[in-house]
Amino acid sequence: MPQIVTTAQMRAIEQTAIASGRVSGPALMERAGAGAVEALFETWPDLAAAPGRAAVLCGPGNNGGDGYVIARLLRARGWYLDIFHIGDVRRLPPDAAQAYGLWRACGKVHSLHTLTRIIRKAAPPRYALLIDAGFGIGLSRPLPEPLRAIFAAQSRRALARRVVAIDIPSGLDADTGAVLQPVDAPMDEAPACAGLACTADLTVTFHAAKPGHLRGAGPGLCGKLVVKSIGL
Ligand SMILES: NC(=O)C1=CN([C@@H]2O[C@H](COP(=O)(O)OP(=O)(O)OC[C@H]3O[C@@H](n4cnc5c(N)ncnc54)[C@H](O)[C@@H]3O)[C@@H](O)[C@H]2O)[C@H](O)CC1
Ligand SMILES: [K+]
Repeated sequence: MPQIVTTAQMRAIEQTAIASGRVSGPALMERAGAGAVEALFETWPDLAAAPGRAAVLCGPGNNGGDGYVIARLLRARGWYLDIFHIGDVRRLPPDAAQAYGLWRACGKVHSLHTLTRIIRKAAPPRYALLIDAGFGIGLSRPLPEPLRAIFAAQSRRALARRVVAIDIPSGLDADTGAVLQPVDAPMDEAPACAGLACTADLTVTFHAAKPGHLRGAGPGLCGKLVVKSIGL
C-alpha cells in the first residue's frame, strides 16, 4: 500500500522543508517537473524515442508552474509544445511565475480559447500527448467551463492520444476523491463524460499518494498512478 498524505500534510511537509532552507519552492517545482517527464518516458518508452507534439494546460497556480517546467524539459528533448494558460498569467504565484518566465524565454503561451476552437474541428487527434497541469491540490471549486469542454472532448479522444495528469487530475478533489460538480451540471452525468474532471492514462504525483487518488472517482480518473520523490 503506497504511503498516503492529505493535502494539508503535503503542504506542511513542503513548507517545513522550504522554511528549513534545505530546498526552495522553485527547486521543488523543477524536481516535480523532472519527475513527471521521467515517469512519462518510463511509462511510454516509445515517446522517449520519438518526440512528438504535446499540448500542456497550465493553470493559475503552482500546478500550472509544474506544467511550464515540463514544457521546457520536453522542448529540450525535441518535442513541439503548445501551451494553453488558464486564467491571468500576471497573477501566478512566485514559483509558478518563475517557471512561466523560463518557459517564455523559449516559447509562446496561448489562451485556452485557442484550444476550444481546435476541439470544434472534427479532425483526428492533433497531439501525441495532453498534459494536465491545470489544477492540483489547490482546487477549490468546479472547473471553469472552457476547461470542462476540453476534458469532455478529450474523453472522446478528440485532442490527444494519451493524457498525463500532473499531481492530480484537474477537477478531482485530492482529499475526498470527489469530482466537484458545477451548479449547472446535470447530477446524473458520469464525471468523465461531462468533462467535469480530466480522465488521465497516467497520473504523476509527488512524494506520496493523496487520498483522492485511491478513493471515489480517483482510480477511474487517474489511470496508472506513479509517485515520484522530490527529495522531501
Ligand atoms: N509549493 C511548491 O513549490 C510545489 C508545488 N507543487 C505543485 O503545486 C500544486 C499546488 O499549487 P497551488 O497553487 O496551491 O494550487 P493549484 O495549482 O492546484 O491551483 C490553485 C489556484 O487555482 C485557483 N483555483 C482553484 N480552483 C479553481 C477553479 N475551479 N477555477 C479557477 N481557479 C481555481 C486557486 O484560487 C489558486 O489560485 C501541487 O498540486 C503541485 O502540482 C509541486 O509539485 C511541488 C512544489
Ligand atoms: K493537474
